[in-house]
Amino acid sequence: MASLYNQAPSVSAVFSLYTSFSAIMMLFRTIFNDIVPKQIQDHITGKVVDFFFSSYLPSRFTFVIEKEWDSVENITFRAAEVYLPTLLSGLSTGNIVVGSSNLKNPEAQPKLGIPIDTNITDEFEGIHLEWTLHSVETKNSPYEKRFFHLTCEKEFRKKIMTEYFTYLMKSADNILRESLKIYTYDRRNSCWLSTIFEHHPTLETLAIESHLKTRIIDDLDAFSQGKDYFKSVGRAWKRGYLLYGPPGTGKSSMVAAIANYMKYDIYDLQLQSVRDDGELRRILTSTPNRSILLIEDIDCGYGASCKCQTKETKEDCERVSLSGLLSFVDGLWSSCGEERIIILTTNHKEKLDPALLRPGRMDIHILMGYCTPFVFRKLVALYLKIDDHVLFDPIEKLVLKVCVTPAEVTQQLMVTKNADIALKGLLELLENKTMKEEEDTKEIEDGGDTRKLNQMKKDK
Ligand SMILES: Nc1ncnc2c1ncn2[C@@H]1O[C@H](COP(=O)(O)OP(=O)(O)OP(=O)(O)O)[C@@H](O)[C@H]1O
Repeated sequence: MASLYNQAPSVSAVFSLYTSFSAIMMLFRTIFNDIVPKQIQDHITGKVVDFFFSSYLPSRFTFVIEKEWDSVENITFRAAEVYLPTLLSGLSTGNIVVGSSNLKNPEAQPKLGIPIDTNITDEFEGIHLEWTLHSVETKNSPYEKRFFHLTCEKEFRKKIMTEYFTYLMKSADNILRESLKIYTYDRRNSCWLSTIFEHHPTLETLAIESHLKTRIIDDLDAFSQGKDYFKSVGRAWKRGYLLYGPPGTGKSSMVAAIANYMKYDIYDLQLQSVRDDGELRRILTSTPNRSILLIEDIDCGYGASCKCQTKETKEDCERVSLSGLLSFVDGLWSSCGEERIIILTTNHKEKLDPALLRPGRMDIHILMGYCTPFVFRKLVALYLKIDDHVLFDPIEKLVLKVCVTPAEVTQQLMVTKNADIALKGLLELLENKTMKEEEDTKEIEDGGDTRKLNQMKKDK
């Protein structure tokens, strides 16, 4: 112990060593600063730092992807939500999030959900990547903030930025095209909620007159290939359809057929549940490109026109104004996003404000009307798989005479697969309707109500 103590350097020796070392360092620093050019200085400093610290400092880089970007939905976040479930089946955690919203098919395999705070690994051109979904509570609506962390080695940061994110967007787009979704707006959490879109009508199976079908297909084709055209004429790449006609004439089926044809998701907005114009603007700007915005029953969705609410909720439904809606259709609609379709439906076109109908506002107005002989034959071919029958003739004569909707006809045709029984039932339905209409007409004629009489003729 004593010998060890004797070998220790004296305090004065340590002090003199320290002084010499400081002097050399100062001299070296002065020479380095005065003689070596600034760029070379930075380069050398960087190399020295890398050499000494690379094994100690974290070499990981994290991209933070929040749910909103510029106050609208962040499509990178959305793409991650769509893409990541494809990586989940190999997840080696002890639990996994599963669920389904498909009430029509309860036996279907549930879908995989993205678990919170769980690492999901991906591989991109040999680069190891880690995704994690985080969730934090907030004090104000929407009360929860979600964001993804995407982590990689620092050196791959640029490649991920330029190539991986493009790959992510393309992959998500491909997945979305395979399964269409319908979204409804969740006001409480200020977000769109999706379910798988299980509507099968297509423009082929929809019973509509051939000229109408051709017109719609031509218009949709021109629209989807029209990016340059729309740009060249200085118009936004958008299309607006107004579908009008009595209940059961196929307006919703037409929306589904258009969505299936275009492979666009549907964003179904209940205008009555929107608080005010500001909220409307926020909701509408959060719909993505290549989508259909659907507003059904537009005649009772805005302003004072809404008479269908109770006293307590009346205030709510008067908050979205017609001008708010129009400014979206004309202004905001034109200035944000592209390749979008807006579809408005109504059972009462005559109740709509003329401002909504003026030329240029909705590009095409489509009447979904009562059944015609052509529509009847198409429905029979679809439901009963026949193209001729002895009852066709009397049925077609009555179809021309009375107002019967395609929904009423399909209901009758679905009663049985036996064509004789189904068509007999339909004939009876039409005969009853004829009798009823004749009685009504007589009653109105006797009462002298010419306005009502004209309306009945017009309906037909
Ligand atoms: N043109 C049609 N071709 C084939 N089926 C049709 C057609 N029109 C209606 N149907 C059938 O009638 C049902 C109701 O139609 P749909 O909901 O599309 O009518 P709608 O006009 O949207 O009615 P509403 O105004 O009450 O919402 C559909 O499920 C479909 O089976």
